[in-house]
Amino acid sequence: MAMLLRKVLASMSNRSLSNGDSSERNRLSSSSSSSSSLGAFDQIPSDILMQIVKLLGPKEAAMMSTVSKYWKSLVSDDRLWIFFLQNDQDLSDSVFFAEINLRSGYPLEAFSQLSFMRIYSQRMQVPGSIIIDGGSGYCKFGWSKDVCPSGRSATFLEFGNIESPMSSRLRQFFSIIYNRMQVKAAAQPVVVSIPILHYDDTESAKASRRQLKEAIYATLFDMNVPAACAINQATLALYAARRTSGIVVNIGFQVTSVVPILHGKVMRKVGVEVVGVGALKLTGFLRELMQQNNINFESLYTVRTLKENLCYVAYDYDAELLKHTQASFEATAEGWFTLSKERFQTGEILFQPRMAGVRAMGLHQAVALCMDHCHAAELASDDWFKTIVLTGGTACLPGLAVEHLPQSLVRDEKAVSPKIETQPPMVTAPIHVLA
Ligand SMILES: Nc1ncnc2c1ncn2[C@@H]1O[C@H](COP(=O)(O)OP(=O)(O)OP(=O)(O)O)[C@@H](O)[C@H]1O
Repeated sequence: MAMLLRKVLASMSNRSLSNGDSSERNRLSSSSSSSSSLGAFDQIPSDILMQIVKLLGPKEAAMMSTVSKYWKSLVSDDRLWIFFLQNDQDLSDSVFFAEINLRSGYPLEAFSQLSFMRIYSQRMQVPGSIIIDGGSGYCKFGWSKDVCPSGRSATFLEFGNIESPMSSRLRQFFSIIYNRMQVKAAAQPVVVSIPILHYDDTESAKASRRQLKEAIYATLFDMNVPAACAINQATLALYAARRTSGIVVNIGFQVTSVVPILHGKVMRKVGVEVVGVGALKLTGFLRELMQQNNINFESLYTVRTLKENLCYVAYDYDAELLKHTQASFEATAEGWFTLSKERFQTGEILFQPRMAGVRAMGLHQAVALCMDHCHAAELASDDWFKTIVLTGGTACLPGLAVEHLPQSLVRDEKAVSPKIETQPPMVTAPIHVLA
């Protein structure tokens, strides 16, 4: 094997040396194309040659493609570059998902003619993107290659003077993020997620969505970003879960939205269900419970911290009430807090909003209703709406995805249990969608 490798490398360098000599190059190219010859390597089966090229690596394989037509066709094999992508990059499955499912843009089509050799070279040129999740409560930003956001800021809806034009508020917002990330706008592609506002299918709602998107693009391109993609949070969360169809349950800051998406497009005609319970309601409800139990705290931030560290969703609420569920957490500068029933009562308002004085259906009912609407709409023959993606910071509550929703959603014995995925508060998969 070592000898073969040496021969390949020697062959490579000979060819490289002769690169400047056009007559030699022509001779090689015409002889190889006419005879399909690999010279000294003719006797080696192509699968063995492929193994050798795999050992040599992507750089050498790319160089080999310049040697002759035969070598070019050999090293252009998609399987070789899939191998390199899988071995060279951390999250290659995301890469494939982006290239295969998203590259052509909406409407999503089957994989087009782009070779994996080209995909590989493009990946090398653009190793990552900036992701800005413009949530309605918090904005999270970071790098597509990282598993969590690198920072937070106020959301762009709150930026700048409310009386100043949207474009200058957006510019201020993006400039602050680029500053904090210590990166030049012109250096990186950017993906911006837009809060799921204006759910309706009316002309004015469509116009508002379009205007916001256009303002984001205009601002970013004015700042010389090389490529930008502005996309709604729900669709981006679905893509991050490596799906293009399904129901996204976004437990947002103020409200929870249940969004049916087919082939990357929000099915507004089917209907987006909105439940008036969001993260802020949970924090407020925990604060009330703590006050009722004479547990003192300094700020809502402390309550939020306790929610994030002690709360969970009970599989069976009534059974949980009979259990010993006491647990403690030390909040910075405030000391130890002990909670018991509050730990699962807080999350329970997602399923029983009336506990918090909200007249709305439970999350499980909203999802079941959305599934019914999808079923009735008969948009596609498959079970596209049985994939549920949970997203938003609150979706991290332990017990929510694993135990509670699937049970609540099984509608009859024949119904296939939906597949539930969760997404962390910020989309973390490296989806490199270039405009
Ligand atoms: N591990 C956790 N457990 C419970 N709650 C959490 C956890 N992590 C974050 N949260 C909560 O998520 C909330 C913020 O959610 P998120 O960042 O998804 O909102 P947003 O993106 O601004 O909302 P929207 O989707 O409406 O735009 C906060 O109230 C925070 O306490």
